Amino acid sequence: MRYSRVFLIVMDSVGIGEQPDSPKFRDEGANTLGHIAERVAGFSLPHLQKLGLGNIAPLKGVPAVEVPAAHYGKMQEISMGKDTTTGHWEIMGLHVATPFRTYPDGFPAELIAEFEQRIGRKVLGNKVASGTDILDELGEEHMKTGAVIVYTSADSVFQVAAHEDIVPLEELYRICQVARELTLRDEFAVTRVIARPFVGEPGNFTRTANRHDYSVKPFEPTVMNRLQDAGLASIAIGKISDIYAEEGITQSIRTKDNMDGVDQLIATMKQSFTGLSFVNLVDFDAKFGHRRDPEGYGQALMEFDARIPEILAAMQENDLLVITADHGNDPVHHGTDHTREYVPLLVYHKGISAGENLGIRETFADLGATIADNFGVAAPRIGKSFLNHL
Ligand SMILES: O=P(O)(O)O[C@H]1O[C@H](CO)[C@@H](O)[C@H]1O
Ligand SMILES: [Mn+2]
Ligand SMILES: [Mn+2]
Repeated sequence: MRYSRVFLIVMDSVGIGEQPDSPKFRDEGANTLGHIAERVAGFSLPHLQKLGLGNIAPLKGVPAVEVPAAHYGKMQEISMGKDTTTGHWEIMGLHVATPFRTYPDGFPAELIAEFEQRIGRKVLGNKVASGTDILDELGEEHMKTGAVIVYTSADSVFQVAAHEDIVPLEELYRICQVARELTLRDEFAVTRVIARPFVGEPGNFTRTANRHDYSVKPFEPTVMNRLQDAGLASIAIGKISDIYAEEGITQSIRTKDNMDGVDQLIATMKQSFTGLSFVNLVDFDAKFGHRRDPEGYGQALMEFDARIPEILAAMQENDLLVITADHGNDPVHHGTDHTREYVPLLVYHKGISAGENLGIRETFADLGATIADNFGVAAPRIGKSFLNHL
C-alpha cells in the first residue's frame, strides 16, 4: 500500500472541455470551466492554479504554472451517459455501456396511474422540466390540491417535488420509496428517484437540503465494494452513498452544501483510518450548472478554491488527495442539462517536487484502477492504474 488514505473530491459537474464524442450528446463546444473563466469578471483560482489546474487546459484567469504542485491531467468518460450516476460509477470502475432509460415524453400513463393509486395523491407535471421552473409553474396548484409534482430531465430520474408544509418529509420519502419500487421493474426502469422538497410561497419557492436520492445498485462490484471487503474504510460524504445505493460504504456523512462538504472532508482527515474518504460537492451542479448561472458557478468555484490551503494543511505523510469531476454542466450551453466533457484530474501528496502530466486518461476508471492498485484489491474490469506516476 503506497498511500494509507485517499481523499477523493468530486466537484460535481466541473468539466474542462468537450470530448471527441461530445457532438453525439449535442454538446459540441461545451466547456464548463473554460466558459465560466471567460464570463466571470475577476475570475481566479489561485490555489487550484498552483496545483496545476491551468496546466490541464487554457483557462482565463488561471494561467499554467511553471512547476505544478500536483500531478495533473484530464479524464475522458467512455460510458454512454453524462449523468452523475454514470460518471461516479465509471470513476469506481464500471463501464455503463447501455445508456440508462430516459423519458423525454414523461412517464407512461400506467406507471403514473399505479403510482397515484399507491400514494393516495394525484400527480402534476409528468414531463421534462427544470426543477425550479416547474415549481414556478405548478407549485401553487400543488399547494392547493396536494397533488405531487413529478418531473424528469435528460437523465434517468423520477423526481418528486412537494412543499414541506403540504407533504411532510416522511411522507415524501415514503412516496419516493413507492416510486423506487415501481421503477425497479424493467418496463419502467429509472436509475434514480429523487425527493425534491421545497418551502416558501408562490413566486418565491426554494428547495431545501432535504433532497434524497434513491438509486439502483451498481450492476457489479465497484472498487469501493473491494475496499470494504478488504476491511478498509470507504467513507461517503454528501451524495456519495445515494449515488452508489449504499454499496461499498462503511460510513456515510450527509452534508448541507459545498462548504459543509469541505468541513466534513477535513473532519475525516483528522480521523484515524486506512482507506478512502470520498466527497461529492453538488452545489456546482444543482445550484449553478442546471440554473445556467455562470456568475454563481464562478463564485462557488472561488469559494472552494479558498478552502484548498486548509485541505492541504490537514494532509498527512501517507495521504493522497485527488480532485476531479463526474461530467460537465456548462452554464452558458443551451438547455439546462449536463454536458459531455472531459473532467480535470489533480493528484497531490506531500513531497511532490514537480507535478507530472498524467495526460488524457482514456476513462474515468483509471482513477478507480489506481485506488484499487494502491490498496492491493482486485482491479476493476476497465481502467489503467497511474499509481506508478505518483
Ligand atoms: O433541474 P433540477 O431539478 O435541479 O434537476 C437536475 O437534477 C437532476 C439530478 O441531478 C438532474 O437530472 C437534473 O434534472
Ligand atoms: Mn453530477
Ligand atoms: Mn445534475
